[in-house]
Amino acid sequence: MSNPADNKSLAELLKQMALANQSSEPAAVPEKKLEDYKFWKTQPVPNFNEQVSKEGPIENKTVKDIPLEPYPLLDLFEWADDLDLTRDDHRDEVFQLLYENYVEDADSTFRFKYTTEFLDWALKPPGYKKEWHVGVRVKATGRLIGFIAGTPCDLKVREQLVKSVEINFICVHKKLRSKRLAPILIKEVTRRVNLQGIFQDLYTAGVVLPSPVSVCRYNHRPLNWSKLYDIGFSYLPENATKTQMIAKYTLTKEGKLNGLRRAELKDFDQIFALLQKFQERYELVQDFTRDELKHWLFGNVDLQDKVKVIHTFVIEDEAEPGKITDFFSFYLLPFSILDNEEHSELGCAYLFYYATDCDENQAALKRRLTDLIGEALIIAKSLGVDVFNCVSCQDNNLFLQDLKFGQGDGILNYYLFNYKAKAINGGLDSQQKVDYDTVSKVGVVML
Ligand SMILES: CCCCCCCCCCCCCC(=O)SCCNC(=O)CCNC(=O)[C@H](O)C(C)(C)COP(=O)(O)OP(=O)(O)OC[C@H]1O[C@@H](n2cnc3c(N)ncnc32)[C@H](O)[C@@H]1OP(=O)(O)O
Repeated sequence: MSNPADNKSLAELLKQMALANQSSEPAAVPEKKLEDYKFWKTQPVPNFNEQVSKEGPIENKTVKDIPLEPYPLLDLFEWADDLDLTRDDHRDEVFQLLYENYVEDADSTFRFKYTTEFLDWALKPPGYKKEWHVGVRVKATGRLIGFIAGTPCDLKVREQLVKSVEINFICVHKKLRSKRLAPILIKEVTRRVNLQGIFQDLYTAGVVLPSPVSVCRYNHRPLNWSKLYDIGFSYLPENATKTQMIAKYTLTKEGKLNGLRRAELKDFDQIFALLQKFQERYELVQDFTRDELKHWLFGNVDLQDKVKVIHTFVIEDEAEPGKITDFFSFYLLPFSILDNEEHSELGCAYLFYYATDCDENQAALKRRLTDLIGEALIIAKSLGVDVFNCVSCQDNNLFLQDLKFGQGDGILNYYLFNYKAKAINGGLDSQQKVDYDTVSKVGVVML
């Protein structure tokens, strides 16, 4: 989209709420210095603008160095050591905490509509550890007021394989903010991960911390402009009419690509091979095991399409039946809309992994990806999605403009814990705007 202003309010909303993970602050120009970060200056993270000559761990510890006892909490609180996300009641507690506190919407008008299916998919990939779902309860009432989650996530940083986890979903109850609970949650999850012999971590945040290895920007493609307008997400640019806006974002009912169908488990080997090959172009990728990728792309295959979280599609070569040439995937995480008589839910899709065997040249790749993700938009629309989001990672910059994605205000900073690496291109220019003439070197997609 050439003029992103027409869905600025949507971008702002997603920035504020959608991932509680975004911020409009420019990440490259930190307002604070490392010394100003009372907690982070004590952690093995690189300084801002540090020149990295040799990539690798910052400190070297072994399991023997790690305390066996949990970090002490104020007497009011206790670690939720029983937290077990296979239990419905415990999943409900995490759901409640996130539902009420993860989202930062001043008017409490919009809330993440986490489902059991979403939490299962996001928090319980193969090899997940119950003890990496770290909770804090109020001793007197048993109420869960803090949470942070680690999930297995080995990485490849340039040529180096890095045994690692991903940390996400840190949340402290609104009434208990600014009381330094977050650093304790972080230290405790670090301790528990370290005890398994893992000393590195990938995480993303909207806030600027010392020190991002990469920075990406959010992009939003309205699929149901009139609904976004009705609920105050999108506004009407001065020189346009509603009809023009609706027309601008109207998609064809059918895509262009032959051989498109939902991915099936029998396609998995080819999908795995395609992704591995395609991701060789990036400098930061997740080093998936087969089971992990199966989980992330298929989730629970028995679920009905309506409640599926992750949707994966393939292109089967018509000339060579059974041969998969491309795949793409996206996940759904809707919002509840409160206090609106007409609309109760906002459907949001997030682009996930994709790959193609098209490797002729950049122009052909651009055409192919535009067609592929164009199909994703049409399918998402048919599933009731109102807005389709992605960041400037992978090769997304190649199709954003042609597919009418608007550049959002939200920035996503990528961090590596206890690992120094040279900066990795997140697809932005020096002003942190999407650079449509280049592609990022970030291949990993974060929830
Ligand atoms: C090897 C294994 C390693 C594993 C761990 C690796 C690291 C993982 C790191 C976690 C990756 C998580 C990825 C995601 O989940 S990103 C999603 C973040 N979650 C939300 O935005 C939900 C709504 N917000 C909240 O629940 C609270 O505001 C949170 C919990 C975010 C902070 O609570 P609170 O507002 O009550 O503050 P405090 O007084 O307790 O603590 C203040 C300290 O916390 C630093 N802070 C603030 N926000 C973040 C943030 N998003 N990542 C890291 N640090 C953050 C802040 O700079 C300050 O430190 P310093 O400035 O003094 O130094």
